[in-house]
Amino acid sequence: MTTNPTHRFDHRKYRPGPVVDLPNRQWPGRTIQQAPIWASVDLRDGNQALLEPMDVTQKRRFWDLLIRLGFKEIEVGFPAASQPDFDFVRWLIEEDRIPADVTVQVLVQAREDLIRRTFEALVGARQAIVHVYNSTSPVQRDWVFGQDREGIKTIARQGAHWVQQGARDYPETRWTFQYSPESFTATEPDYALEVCEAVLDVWQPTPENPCIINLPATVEVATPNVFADQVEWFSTHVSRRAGVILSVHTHNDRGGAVAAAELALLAGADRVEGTLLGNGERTGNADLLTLAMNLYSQGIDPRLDLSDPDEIIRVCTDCTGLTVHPRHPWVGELVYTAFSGSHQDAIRKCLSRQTDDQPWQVAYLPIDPADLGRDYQAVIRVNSQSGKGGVAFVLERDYGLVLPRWMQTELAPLVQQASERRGGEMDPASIHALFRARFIADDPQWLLGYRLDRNGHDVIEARIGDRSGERILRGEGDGAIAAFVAAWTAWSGKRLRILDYQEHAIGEGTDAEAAAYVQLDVEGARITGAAIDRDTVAASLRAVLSAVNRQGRA
Ligand SMILES: CC(=O)SCCNC(=O)CCNC(=O)[C@H](O)C(C)(C)COP(=O)(O)OP(=O)(O)OC[C@H]1O[C@@H](n2cnc3c(N)ncnc32)[C@H](O)[C@@H]1OP(=O)(O)O
Ligand SMILES: CC(C)C(=O)C(=O)O
Ligand SMILES: [Mg+2]
Repeated sequence: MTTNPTHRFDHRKYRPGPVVDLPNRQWPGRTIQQAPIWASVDLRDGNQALLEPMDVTQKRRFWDLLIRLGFKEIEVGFPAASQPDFDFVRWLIEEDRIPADVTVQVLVQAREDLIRRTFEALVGARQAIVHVYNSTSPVQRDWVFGQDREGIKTIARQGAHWVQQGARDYPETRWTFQYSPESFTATEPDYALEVCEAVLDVWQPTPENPCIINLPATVEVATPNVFADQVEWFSTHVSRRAGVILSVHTHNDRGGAVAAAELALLAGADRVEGTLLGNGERTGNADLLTLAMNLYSQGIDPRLDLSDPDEIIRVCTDCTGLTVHPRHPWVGELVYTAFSGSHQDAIRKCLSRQTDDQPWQVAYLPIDPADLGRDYQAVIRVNSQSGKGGVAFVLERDYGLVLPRWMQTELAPLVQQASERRGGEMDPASIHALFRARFIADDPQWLLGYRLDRNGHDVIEARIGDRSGERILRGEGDGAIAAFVAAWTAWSGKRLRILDYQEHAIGEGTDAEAAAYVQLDVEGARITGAAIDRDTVAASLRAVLSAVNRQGRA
C-alpha cells in the first residue's frame, strides 16, 4: 500500500460496502413484538478476542452465569482449535453440566479434519449445534483463499457435507447444523444466497428438522438499514425458509451492532448471536444485554433474567479483564444518574407522582432503576450543574428534610458555589452541613424551655438563654408561634412578622423528630430559619429564633 505522508487522513482511500436494491422493503413498517432466540457467543467470539483467553475456571464461571441468565443456546468454543476449548466441552458433557433445555454450539472451519475433531469433542451430548463457516466476500475470495466463486461455494458445500457425515457417526445426539457465510455484509447478496443454497441442498432442512443460517456482519461496513435490507432480501429469497432459522451475528465496528441486530429482527431474523456487554472481535459483538434491555423497556419480555446486572458485570469483568464504561447502556454506573438541574427537577417531580400501578413514566429515566437492583441513591447526584430540585431531592432522600421552595431557592446557589470551589460532586453530608450552617442558628440566643397554656388563646412563656444569662419572654397569640412572635416583639421592640411557616415529621414512631422552616419579615428584611427538635413546638420556636439570630448576625 502506498501512502502520501502529506495526506495521511484521506477518505478517498475507502469505498462504501455493497447495498441491496429493495424498493418494497417491509421492515421499516414493523415493530419488534417478541424476544428472538438468543445465542451467546461469549465463550467463543468473546473469548477469541481477548488478550488472554479465559482459562477453564473462568469459562466455567461464565457458563454458570449464562445458564442463570436463561440462555438456551450457547456457543462454547472452537473445540478443534485448541485443547482448552476441547477440554471445556468435554467437562460440560462428562460432568453433566448442560441443562436439558440448553444446547451447546461449537464453531468449526469447513475443514474435514477439524470437523472430525469437533464431533469427537461432542461425544455424549444430548443435543448440539455444529456451526460451520467459510468466508465469502470478494477480498476473502481473491486475497485470502485465492478461490473464485465456485471454489468458495465448494468449500461451503464440502463443509456442510462433512458436518452431515459427522452427525451420522453419532446418531445418539440430536444435531442441529448451522452455517455462516462469514463476511456476509461485504459479499454480493445474490452470491451469499447462492452459497447458502448450496449448503441447504446438502442439509435439506425441514420445519421439523430445521437448520440455522447465520448472517454475520463480520465487519460492520454500512448503516444498520443496509444490513436490514440485506437480511430482508435474504429472508424473502432463501428457499426452504420454513426450515431455516435465520440468525444474525453483528459486530460493532461502526458502533451500530445493536441497532443492526434490531433492524434485522424487523427484517425477518429469528435469532441473534452476541455477547454480554458486547465483548468480541475488535469493537465487539452485539451486546445482548443491551438488546434484551431495549425490549424490556418497551414492555416486551426479554426472556433473560437481567435483574442483577452487577453480578453480570462482576463475572464478565473477572473473566475477560475488560472494564465496563460508566455510560454503558442500561447498566453503566452513571446511566441512572442526573447531575443537571432541570433533569433532577423533572425526575423528582415525576418520582413523587409515579405509583406502582401506573405504567412507568419518569422523565429522563427510561426504566425504573430499582428493576436492576440500582437504588435511588445514584439517581440524583449534585455538582455545579445542579439546581434546587437536586439539592431538595438529596436532603429529602437522605435526611428526610422536605424544604419549602423558598428555602430550596436560597440553599441551591450556596451548594453550587461550594461545588464550584471544590470542583466536583457535593456529597449528601456536605449538602446537609451547608443546610444546617445556613438555616439553623442556635446562637447568640437559644431556647432553654417553654411553657404553653392553650386555653382557647395561646399564652407562652419562653426561657431564652444567651451569653449573659437567661430571660423569660411572655406573649400571647393565635397559636404557639404567634404567641412567641408577640413575646419577642414586646421584648425586642422590633417588628416581626411570619411570612411562611412549614413543619413536618422526620421518621415515624417514638424516634420521630420535627423539622420546622420559617420565613420572617424582620423590620422589612426577609429572613429564613430552620430547626429540628423532638418536640414540634420547640422546633417551631427554635426556627423563629434561628431566623432572628441570623438577622442579628447579618
Ligand atoms: C469471523 C470469525 O470470528 S471466524 C472464527 C475465527 N476464530 C479462530 O480462528 C480461533 C481459532 N482458530 C485457530 O486456533 C486456528 O485458526 C485453527 C487451529 C482453527 C487452524 O489453524 P491452522 O490450521 O494453522 O490454519 P489458519 O488458522 O492459519 O487458517 C488458515 C488456513 O485455513 C483456511 N481456512 C480459514 N478459514 C477457513 C474456513 N472457514 N473453512 C475452510 N478453510 C478455512 C485458510 O484458507 C488457510 O488455508 P491455507 O493454509 O491453505 O492458506
Ligand atoms: C464465525 C462467524 C459467525 C463470526 O464470528 C463472524 O463472522 O463474525
Ligand atoms: Mg464474530
